[in-house]
Amino acid sequence: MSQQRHGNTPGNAGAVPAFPDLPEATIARLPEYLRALHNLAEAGSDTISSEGLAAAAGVNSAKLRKDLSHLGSYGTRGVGYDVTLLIDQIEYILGLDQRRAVALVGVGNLGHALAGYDGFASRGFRIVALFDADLEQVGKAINGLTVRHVGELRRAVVEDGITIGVISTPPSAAQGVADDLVAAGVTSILNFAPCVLSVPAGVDVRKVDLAIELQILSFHEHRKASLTALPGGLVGEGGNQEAVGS
Ligand SMILES: NC(=O)c1ccc[n+]([C@@H]2O[C@H](COP(=O)([O-])OP(=O)(O)OC[C@H]3O[C@@H](n4cnc5c(N)ncnc54)[C@H](O)[C@@H]3O)[C@@H](O)[C@H]2O)c1
Repeated sequence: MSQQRHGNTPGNAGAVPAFPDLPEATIARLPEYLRALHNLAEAGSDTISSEGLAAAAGVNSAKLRKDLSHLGSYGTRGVGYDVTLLIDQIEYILGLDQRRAVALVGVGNLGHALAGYDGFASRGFRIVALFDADLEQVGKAINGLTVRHVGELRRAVVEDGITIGVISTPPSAAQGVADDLVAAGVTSILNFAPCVLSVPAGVDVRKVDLAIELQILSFHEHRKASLTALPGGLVGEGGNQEAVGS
């Protein structure tokens, strides 16, 4: 996943004296730690060592300790990190305690699958509104929501308190949809359409493109094939694990 940054990140969030200025790479890893911590909590673990959490999150433990030190979380020597406390801290920093309202625009193949996925709620988000331009789609019910015409977008953003917009329209329509979302007051956009969006300062855009991830894996396949062809081959090479979005 890639990100377009426009303008400043939000300032002081209130409960901490100064909102920590986190490196982007740390922000990208926090959701991995959170997912691992939730799994540990469900399995009944109260505490976890940095090595244990690093292994569960698929990162190196020195990197994890550095990341968590940005949150003021150092763990206790010989005991590790308090799982519940760390979940609360990471959820607070990511703003997930606010259960943000999300609008999804473009309810075709991809949008339909996203709208039908139940897993977002447990990760801190509510998809509260679905929009499409096609009258064939308007009125359909998906996961308890009725698809509305995109012409209602601006009013719904205000009425439903929507802060994040997901675009799953064809690329030709994505810029217009982004403009409408921004005009309505949305300041964060997740774009699945394979195009670059132009947005004003203060609006954050993240782009998801599985084809790019596959192209990167294709590069690694290509590289491995060329190394195997050399004398000595791939001996000693470690695996390479990156989450989509890192
Ligand atoms: N990021 C990824 O990994 C990934 C994977 C698959 C598809 N995609 C992209 O996601 C997008 C959707 O793909 P799909 O297969 O679901 O396409 P689709 O044609 O099935 O769905 C697109 C939907 O957008 C609607 N739409 C068109 N213009 C609109 C507008 N102005 N406002 C609101 N809705 C509008 C259409 O009516 C349709 O329902 C495409 O841009 C595609 O390239 C991305």
